[in-house]
Amino acid sequence: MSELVMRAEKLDAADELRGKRDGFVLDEVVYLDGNSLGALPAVVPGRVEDVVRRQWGELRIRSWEESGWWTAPERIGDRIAPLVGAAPGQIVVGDSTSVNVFKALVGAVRLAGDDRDEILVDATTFPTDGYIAESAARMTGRTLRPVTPAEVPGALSGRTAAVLLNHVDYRSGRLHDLPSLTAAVREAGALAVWDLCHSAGALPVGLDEHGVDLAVGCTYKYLNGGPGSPAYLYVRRELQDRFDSPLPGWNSHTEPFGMRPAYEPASGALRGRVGTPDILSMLALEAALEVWDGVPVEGVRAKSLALTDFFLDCVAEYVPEGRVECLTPVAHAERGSQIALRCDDAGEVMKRLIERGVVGDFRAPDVLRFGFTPLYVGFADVERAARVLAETLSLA
Ligand SMILES: Cc1ncc(COP(=O)(O)O)c(C=O)c1O
Ligand SMILES: Nc1c(O)cccc1C(=O)C[C@H](N)C(=O)O
Repeated sequence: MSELVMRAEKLDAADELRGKRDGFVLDEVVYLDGNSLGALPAVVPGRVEDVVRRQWGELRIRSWEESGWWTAPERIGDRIAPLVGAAPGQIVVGDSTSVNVFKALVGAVRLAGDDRDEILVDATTFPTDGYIAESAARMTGRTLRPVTPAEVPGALSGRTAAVLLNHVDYRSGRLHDLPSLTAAVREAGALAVWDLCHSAGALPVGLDEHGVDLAVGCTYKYLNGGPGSPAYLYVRRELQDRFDSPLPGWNSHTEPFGMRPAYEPASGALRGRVGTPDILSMLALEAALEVWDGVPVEGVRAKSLALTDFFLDCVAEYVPEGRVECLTPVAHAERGSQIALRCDDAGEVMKRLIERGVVGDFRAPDVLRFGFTPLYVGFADVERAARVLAETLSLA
């Protein structure tokens, strides 16, 4: 038995999260794509069946009250809150990440005031954030300035209204310094808006602790909510009374069933709601979040780093030098829960890896991405993935 196989056995035996894998529907495939679509938690199908057959099929309209449908966005927001370091009452679930980026960014610009005419956006961002920032800037009459996260402190000025940043870069897996960037943005009198898609559920975020103003994130990656599950919006408590949503739907009216022509916003986090919540997806997400019962995010982070460290060791041992280039920082403080490897024929390599039961993904033009979800990925999986990668590369 090779030294790495023995190490994997030892690490798996000592892994306190090991039993969590049984809470998911998985097969013999090594699933390293939970940073795109999390695996299915075993409780979800039964819950969805109940929501459809009993809550919808039998209770019908009564379920808005009796099954807690109406209050689901804020209730599930409070379930996500501890995972991102937020006290209750600051997160609502609903709509897509893209829509919430729009609400958060336009809301931030409005909070910043009329004398601030510039929006900074992460130049390396996942495209949707960039597109929406461009539209938000056009609609609010601000100038959009794309800068890398490292350039943000130097780019801030009295003109800056808001800064839209990613906690973890979707392509490289680089973890940005949320505490110090948020502090710099706030010091400049601007508002910090963070996209947590690639960090929530993988590492501690500390929204309240670090004074983040607004944040958004999806729930289908490390939170395992399912394809297209609703996203969330965090608005820091002290800003909520002044938060002026650009999408003021009837669900965030102070008296939704008053059916009044004039909009009067509700107080609190539910000011971020818009229209009728997507109940089926939302309640699937609520069930999926049960896998987090009793799981501290700090423990998840420790395992995530151990998994990615071990993967890097296995790649260094198995893959011929120079065949791949690691784009993910080695320093723990700069690493999310994925490893991105650059290689020339990445698209073809990923296709072959998937055929051989190791599922990661390919991001154009030349990146192999491997996401490590600590709740269901083990160290033996990691060793196998690196070994199959090396074999695939030597055949390519
Ligand atoms: C950083 C980031 N933001 C946003 C999105 C997507 O937004 P949406 O959920 O609206 O598709 C993704 C991935 O899909 C992402 O990686
Ligand atoms: N949201 C996705 C989808 O609807 C289809 C396929 C992939 C996705 C993703 O989540 C992509 C992902 N944000 C990424 O980091 O590339």
